[in-house]
Amino acid sequence: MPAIEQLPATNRTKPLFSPSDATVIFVLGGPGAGKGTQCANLVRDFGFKHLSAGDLLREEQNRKGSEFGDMIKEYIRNGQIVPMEVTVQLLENAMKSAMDHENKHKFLIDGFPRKMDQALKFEEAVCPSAFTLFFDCPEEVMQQRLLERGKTSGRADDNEESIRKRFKTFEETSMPVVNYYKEQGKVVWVTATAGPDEVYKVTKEKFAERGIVPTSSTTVKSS
Ligand SMILES: Nc1ncnc2c1ncn2[C@@H]1O[C@H](COP(=O)(O)OP(=O)(O)O)[C@@H](O)[C@H]1O
Ligand SMILES: O=c1ccn([C@@H]2O[C@H](COP(=O)(O)OP(=O)(O)O)[C@@H](O)[C@H]2O)c(=O)[nH]1
Ligand SMILES: [Mg+2]
Repeated sequence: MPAIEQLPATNRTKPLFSPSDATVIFVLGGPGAGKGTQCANLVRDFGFKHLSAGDLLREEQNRKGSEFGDMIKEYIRNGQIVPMEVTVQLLENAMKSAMDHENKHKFLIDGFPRKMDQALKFEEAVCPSAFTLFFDCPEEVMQQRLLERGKTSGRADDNEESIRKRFKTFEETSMPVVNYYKEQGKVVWVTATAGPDEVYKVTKEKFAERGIVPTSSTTVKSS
């Protein structure tokens, strides 16, 4: 990728895609709330393309020759938000690729936007969002889940110290984004304390209220 100030999305002031080109649903929730888990369910049943901002950043961090690798690594370990230019560009690139090569136009953008500047920049330069799906979960529950995940995830931020920092960033920096969209009536709010199946059941009910129904149930099976 070019230098940060030369990234195409950084310098664009009209969205590349309109809501008729692409449906964008932001998926937010504290670390360990179950965003990734529920996105996998929604992908299976609704045909969404799942784009995890965290996964894209980790991929870029590990890409040979990336000029942003070291920076990303430090931000993630400290539970801080990587400068928005990088994340917005990675998301734009991934959306373009899914539209061009997989004919996918409905996106779950997981773990983004986590800061107001990202929310505003993405909607200004890439695509306006349809709504935000928010998973609400108490910290003690999220911490338990993350420590459990940390046993096998290999993630540099699934340890007690990083988790503490991520919770702080979530409260101070990411909750304002959720509240910003909530004030606009654009948040689907799901309590995520119960097990994955129950949380998914509620999510599907709330999607149905918005007229969003599974695609797999209408798929005609070939014999
Ligand atoms: N509703 C749930 N109840 C219990 N454990 C869950 C639930 N949802 C997810 N998990 C587990 O908690 C951990 C964090 O879930 P994940 O989907 O990765 O969350 P996030 O992407 O929000 O950080 C994973 O190990 C996952 O298997
Ligand atoms: O828009 C984003 C999304 C993620 N991150 C970084 O990536 C980390 C991991 O994000 P991910 O969504 O993978 O974590 P999760 O919430 O799923 O545990 C975060 O703590 C941030 O440091 C970021 O900087 N910007
Ligand atoms: Mg995740």
